[in-house]
Amino acid sequence: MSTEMNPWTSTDPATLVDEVVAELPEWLPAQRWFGGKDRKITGVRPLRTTVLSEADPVLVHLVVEVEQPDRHEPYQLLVSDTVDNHDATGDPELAGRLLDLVADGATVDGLVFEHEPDVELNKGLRGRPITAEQSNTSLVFGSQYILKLFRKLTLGENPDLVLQRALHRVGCEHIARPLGSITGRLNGQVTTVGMLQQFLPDAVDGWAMATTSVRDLMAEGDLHADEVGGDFAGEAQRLGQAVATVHADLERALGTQHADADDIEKTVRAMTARLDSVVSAVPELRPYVPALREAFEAARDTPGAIAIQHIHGDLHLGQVLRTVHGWLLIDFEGEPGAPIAERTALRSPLRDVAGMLRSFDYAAHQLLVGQPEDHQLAVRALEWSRRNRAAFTEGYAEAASGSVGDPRKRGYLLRAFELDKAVYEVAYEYANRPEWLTVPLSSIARITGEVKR
Ligand SMILES: Nc1ncnc2c1ncn2[C@@H]1O[C@H](COP(=O)(O)OP(=O)(O)O)[C@@H](O)[C@H]1O
Ligand SMILES: O=P(O)(O)O[C@H]1O[C@H](CO)[C@@H](O[C@H]2O[C@H](CO)[C@@H](O)[C@H](O)[C@H]2O)[C@H](O)[C@H]1O
Repeated sequence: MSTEMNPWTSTDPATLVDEVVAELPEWLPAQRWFGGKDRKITGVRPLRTTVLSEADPVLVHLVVEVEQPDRHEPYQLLVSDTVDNHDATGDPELAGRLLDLVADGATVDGLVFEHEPDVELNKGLRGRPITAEQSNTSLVFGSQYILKLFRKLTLGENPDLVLQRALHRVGCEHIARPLGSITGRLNGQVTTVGMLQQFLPDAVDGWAMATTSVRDLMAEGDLHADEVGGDFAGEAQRLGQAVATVHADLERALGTQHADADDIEKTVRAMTARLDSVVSAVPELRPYVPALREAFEAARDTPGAIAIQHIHGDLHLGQVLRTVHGWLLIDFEGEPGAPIAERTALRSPLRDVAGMLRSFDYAAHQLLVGQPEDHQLAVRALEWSRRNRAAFTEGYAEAASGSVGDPRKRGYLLRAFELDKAVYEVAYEYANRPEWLTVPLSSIARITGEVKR
């Protein structure tokens, strides 16, 4: 990037940080990964500054606290005097320095760059940011490594790293191998700021595959889902098997417990509380409130013991990658908006099953968003969704060797979790993609309609 365009007058790290911080209130809201776009920024202050290079060019790892009326949250940045937009993650050479530090196992002013035991990394690779719509920033090095820099920092070890390390230890075949990490102390706690993993260059994400299959079906007005070339049911079944295997691996690695009456009560209360909070912001949800409450209450009637363990927490088709060797799960961070205590709590694996079932419904219906009503296409969408949801659940039941068993035998609980996820999606779409709000709303109408019958 040309230095002529560079507005920074500084050539020393401290002045650069002052200049950058002064501009952040204006710059942050325009970033995809910034989670506080709905509120005004009242202040930004540096929390932790680590000078990775003093000069030629200056490179600084910066953690700032972003102050908003009801919250103070830490965000991570990488800044240099050679880039004009505050963000050195877009510069391949500078990004490459992070990889080299991880490869060297370096510690710079308390910022610890580590590779996993038995891992030797290649140095000197350039890093390019991936273009996906993301909550964080991921840099790809050659076709070998991917480094995720968590943007909004969660104090403590990030569940993404903790869970994938645990899975790797028990030989899980459905994750990308963890290769390294970057950690620093924040408010006295060792906090994960980056995670390096094996990059799968041949990977295609499940959302892209599923929506291509739906498009094929829509283009063939007279054929059924099982008659079109792009039928996804075989993949959906294998995906179900992969998810069940990951749950069994998480159970092996980190254990399981039985939920007691108190846990179930808390779960029901949390689902109801989320409903109350979302309905106050999105009045379109109001007609479904009685049926939703009833479905949440019915979760108490689930027969038999309910197993709880560590789970993925935000599983959907965009979080699974199909490689030549099978399906992988990525991004074990949980729902980006949820508090860390909720994201790290032991929960029923059926929540992940419910998340994926919701995703099949999304994939089926997203092509109809904003289109004139077409009965034929609506029937096709429902058919695709039912076929693939059934195949996924079948695959899950086949491979469920842990304490979860066959999700189809847990109808009340699964329905409650699916509706709870749909309520979350209503809030998510309202805040991020209002034109998609109809997708979860129409699912809620359909599922609660089925409950009444
Ligand atoms: N190991 C990997 N190999 C190939 N692509 C990956 C890998 N990990 C992530 N990706 C790509 O990066 C995208 C974002 O990754 P993700 O972990 O979901 O980030 P975020 O937490 O920012 O949502 C994924 O949708 C996928 O396309
Ligand atoms: O991938 P993230 O961890 O950022 O998850 C958030 O964004 C997702 C959208 O990208 C959102 O997922 C919803 O839309 C998906 C299609 O784009 C669909 O596959 C999911 O089923 C649906 O929930 C996710 O809820 C949100 O947490």
